[in-house]
Amino acid sequence: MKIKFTKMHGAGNDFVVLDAIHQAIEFTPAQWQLLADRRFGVGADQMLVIERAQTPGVDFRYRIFNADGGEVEQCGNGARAFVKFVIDKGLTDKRAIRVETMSGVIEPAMQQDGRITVDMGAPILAPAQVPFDATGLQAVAQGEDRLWPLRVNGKTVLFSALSMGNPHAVQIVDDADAAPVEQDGPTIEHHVRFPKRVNAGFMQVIDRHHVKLRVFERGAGETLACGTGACAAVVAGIRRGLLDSPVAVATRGGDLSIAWAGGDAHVLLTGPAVTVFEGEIDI
Ligand SMILES: N[C@H](CCC[C@H](N)C(=O)O)C(=O)O
Repeated sequence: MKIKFTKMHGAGNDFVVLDAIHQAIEFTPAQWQLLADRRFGVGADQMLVIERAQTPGVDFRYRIFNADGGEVEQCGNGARAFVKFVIDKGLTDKRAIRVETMSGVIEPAMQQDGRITVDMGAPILAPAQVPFDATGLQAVAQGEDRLWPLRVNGKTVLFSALSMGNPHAVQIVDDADAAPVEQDGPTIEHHVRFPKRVNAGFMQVIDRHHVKLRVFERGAGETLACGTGACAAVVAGIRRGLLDSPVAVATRGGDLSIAWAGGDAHVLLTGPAVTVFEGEIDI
């Protein structure tokens, strides 16, 4: 079946974007994996599927599939690509767009300078809702946060565990560039205490308003940027008493900005979205 796609990225986190309003999109996990394959397919970290919303007062629905073919709840960089896509394709004349995802409705908005700010909702901090199994673990308090000691490849690492609709495990490292992302990322992703697996963040604090972040993503491996990962890392850093909002997050693929007022305030993610090329593929 021939389908049209748009290749996009948000700070280097790259996507195959599919308009499911004007074409039928229902693929098996194997077909999603093929689309994501950087040699046999188009190549992407995630695939984004754009549909009309089912819910009154909401403009669109967007579904997210990781490179491993699994459907997931949320994607921060993807939300920015979504906004640029629907505006550029003339699917809406709005600039602030309510869109439903598996984890609820978020509201991205195109700014005058072309950057896009996404209201990502409030962070989810209760371990059981991440989900994270804290049974029998003794948390280490740091500021408002509770750090969980987990064994990773022969060492004990202290993690913040939280959700932005999708699960994140955030650790502080002295040097993000030297962090054991490739060695420890897969072990953390599949850690038994994260029943839905987890995105593994490695955050270096530069100062109270700047961090460097690398993320080994669930279902995709290390990406050049992770929007929800940046949100989770900044929330963890603020709760630990290490950061003050807003925070500039330097990722390998570009810069993101995160603002969060604490408590049950919503997390605001701001960053770029770029269209790289349009294409068609027989799949
Ligand atoms: N790998 C993530 C989904 C994509 C998130 C990331 N690309 C972002 O920008 O938030 C997960 O399995 O939860």
